[in-house]
Amino acid sequence: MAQNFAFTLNATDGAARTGVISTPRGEIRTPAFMPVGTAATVKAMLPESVRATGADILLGNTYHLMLRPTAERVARLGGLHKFMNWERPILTDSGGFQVMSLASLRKMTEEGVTFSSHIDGSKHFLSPERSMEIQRLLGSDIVMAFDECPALPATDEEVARAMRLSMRWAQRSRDAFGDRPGHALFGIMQGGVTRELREESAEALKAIGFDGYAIGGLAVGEGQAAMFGVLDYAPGFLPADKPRYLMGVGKPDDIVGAVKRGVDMMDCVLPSRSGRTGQAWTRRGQVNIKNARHADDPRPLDEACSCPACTGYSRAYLHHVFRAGEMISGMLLTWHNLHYFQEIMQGMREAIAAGRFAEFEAEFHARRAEGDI
Ligand SMILES: CC1(C)O[C@@H]2[C@@H](CO[C@@]3(CNc4nc5cc6c(=O)[nH]c(N)nc6cc5[nH]4)OC(C)(C)O[C@@H]23)O1
Ligand SMILES: [Zn+2]
Repeated sequence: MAQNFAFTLNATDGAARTGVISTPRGEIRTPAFMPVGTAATVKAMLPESVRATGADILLGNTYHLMLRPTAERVARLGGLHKFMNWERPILTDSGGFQVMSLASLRKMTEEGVTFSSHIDGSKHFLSPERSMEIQRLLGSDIVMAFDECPALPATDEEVARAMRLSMRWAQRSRDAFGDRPGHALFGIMQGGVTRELREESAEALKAIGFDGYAIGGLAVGEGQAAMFGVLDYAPGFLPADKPRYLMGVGKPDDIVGAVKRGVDMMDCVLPSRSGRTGQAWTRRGQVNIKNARHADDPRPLDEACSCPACTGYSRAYLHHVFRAGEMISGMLLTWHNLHYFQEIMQGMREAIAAGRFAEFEAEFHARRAEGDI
């Protein structure tokens, strides 16, 4: 195991890259997809099952864990890895974004944000300093700077204001994080869909200096075309020798398009959240297993998939347990979706290493056109 945090680029193919992030808790193969474990669990999955899908790292949330069970309690119990029985790397988001999307009665100043918990209405405060303290108490390996992601729709002035505040908070995050060998602090680029603001944000972050750089402020309803428009230039504003993390993305075709444009890491609730609602993602497109047409179908969800749902059960069974509201329904489909997302990542890592990313991308889209799923 590495003593420190290091990123090694192994191959590139156009703007796409593949490499390895070494950490004291293990290696992260990039491009990497991080399953979301918001409240110290990837919903409906045991940690060993998450590992079996191919995940090297998972994501936790400062906002949720500070409210329940609190970071201090997790620290008293040995930290988040021990608490949730996941000894590999964990990245935690810094809380600002979740406050804006979940909390009520929010008041934001230069100092930070006061808000009322969406769970019990209790009062809380988050700032760069408090967010760094919470993420240290949790023991996460990759810590995210505390930022403000403006809610859409936002005027250029609002996007510029939020970006510049986030850059001042990035400096405070860096100062509060201190020097923690083996732990990484990632800065977060803001700037909406405005190239000049994105460039200003990247320059500010590089001047502060981070172990990795996230592209924030996307996957907030702007749509794929606008997101790809930003990704056509934003990764190139960031240091080539550090990991680039696109936050909150996304559907399989978003993920392939982001890696094509130079993104190394992503996270999204999609595979787990949609798995619990009966939405399966497969190499040939989406399957809503609750649809009546699956009621008598003896075939697996995806004949070519080696996951437990596809090797052990029929569509008819999956249809039945979803209709009956049985717990195994969400377990099986979450496992399948996470397995499929990791299969896409492994396919891209191999394709980039072999200089065949264009062929991978063409095959990925062609298969999905087949329909009849
Ligand atoms: C795609 C999908 C399925 O993911 C769902 C839902 C709506 O989008 C998501 C995912 N998008 C997303 N963008 C982000 C931007 C930032 C950011 O700028 N800063 C920080 N610190 N964290 C971020 C986390 C982010 N998550 O955001 C919430 C609201 C968490 O639910 C997620 O649609
Ligand atoms: Zn499967």
